[in-house]
Amino acid sequence: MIASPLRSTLQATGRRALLAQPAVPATKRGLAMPVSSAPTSAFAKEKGSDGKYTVTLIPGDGIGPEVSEAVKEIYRKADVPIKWEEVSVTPFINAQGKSTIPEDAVASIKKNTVALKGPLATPIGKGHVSLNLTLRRTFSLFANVRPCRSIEGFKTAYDNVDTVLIRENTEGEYSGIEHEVVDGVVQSIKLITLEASERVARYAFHHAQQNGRNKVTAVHKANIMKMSDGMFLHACRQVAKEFPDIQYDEDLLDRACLRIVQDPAPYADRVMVMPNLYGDILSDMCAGLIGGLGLTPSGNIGKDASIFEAVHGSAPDIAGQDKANPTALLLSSIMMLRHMSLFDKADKIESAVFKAIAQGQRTGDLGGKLGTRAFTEEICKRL
Ligand SMILES: NC(=O)C1=CN([C@@H]2O[C@H](COP(=O)(O)OP(=O)(O)OC[C@H]3O[C@@H](n4cnc5c(N)ncnc54)[C@H](O)[C@@H]3O)[C@@H](O)[C@H]2O)C=CC1
Ligand SMILES: O=C(O)CCC(=O)C(=O)O
Ligand SMILES: [Mg+2]
Repeated sequence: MIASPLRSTLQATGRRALLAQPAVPATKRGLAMPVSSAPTSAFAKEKGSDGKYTVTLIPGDGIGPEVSEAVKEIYRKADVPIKWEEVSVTPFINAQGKSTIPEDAVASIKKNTVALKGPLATPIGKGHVSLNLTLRRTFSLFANVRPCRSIEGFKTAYDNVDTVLIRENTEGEYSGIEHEVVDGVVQSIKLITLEASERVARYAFHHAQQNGRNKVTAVHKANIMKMSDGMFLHACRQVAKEFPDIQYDEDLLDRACLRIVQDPAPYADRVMVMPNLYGDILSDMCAGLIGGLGLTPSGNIGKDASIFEAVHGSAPDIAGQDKANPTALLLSSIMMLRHMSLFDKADKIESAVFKAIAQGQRTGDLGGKLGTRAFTEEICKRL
């Protein structure tokens, strides 16, 4: 039962007519599965007079420029019809004294509606707010899709990981509302709205439907956060009624972590949907099961724009040393290609990168000897 102050709001909203969603054909391909799942707008841009689509590229910080360069080289070799529009999101202080992202970066993403982004570093404690979160909020990228699948030919403790996690991407613990109540007492507000919860839940059900997964599991801590996670669950339960062909269940976050590391196999049939922080943590955990952050892609999906990026950060410990694994950003770009319906190019590049890894061509994070550039060449040879 939802706590009483919220009950009337929920009852009122529960009666609201649910938006009809367009039907999108089912497709299931590779690790970096398609993400053009209703209720987002499909990619609708035309090619330019040069026969190419323009895509915004944010190279990012730390290893970002190295892995972005790898993607650009592979795209050149694979003759992908994309022209990159490179922008920087280095923050500046606006007239209101707030640090913000430059106008031309915002305008470029707005115009192109699709972007590939390298990692952006966020100072710890003090300093500017996360530019990653700023971009997600600026473009209302409400669903962060994070698939994670065992890589054929690369042995880890598990060979059957196939999880898809969808993280609410605009609010929750990452609302950024913090203040000092009195000296020595600070408060950080976890904001959950019914609207954002319904929106991400509906996206998760559509995603399951379109990708041959027959279940949606809501991951939560509503035993502790009875009102906030309670509302998230309420939204998921309401949306579940719109999808009678998809099973729905719920799991506590801590129990889900335990179960996934004990045996990931049962999670291959479903999509997990959850509030922001849980998705952040669980996606790094899942990456650990398949060989690390060098391998896991993601897509930040909105109605009017989508930004694709790796799950990993700027990796300052290896930045500028030709050690980064470009696979995660490359797979994110493959999610992007599928979002743009460039399926043949996506399949070709995906097959080349998996072939290279299976044939023992690996960067240091996977126990190999290759640097970023040499590994990129191995992928290019297999295109
Ligand atoms: N979406 C984004 O842009 C994200 C940004 N960050 C930011 O990145 C910065 C660094 O964060 P960390 O906690 O150190 O996490 P991280 O993901 O950058 O690195 C964690 C560990 O994984 C390794 N690693 C990550 N990506 C790799 C790759 N492609 N190839 C080989 N090894 C790789 C790193 O070397 C490091 O040992 C922070 O400022 C953080 O806020 C963190 C996560 C996501
Ligand atoms: O914005 C950041 O610096 C960290 C974000 C993050 O960890 C993520 O999106 O997975
Ligand atoms: Mg993270």
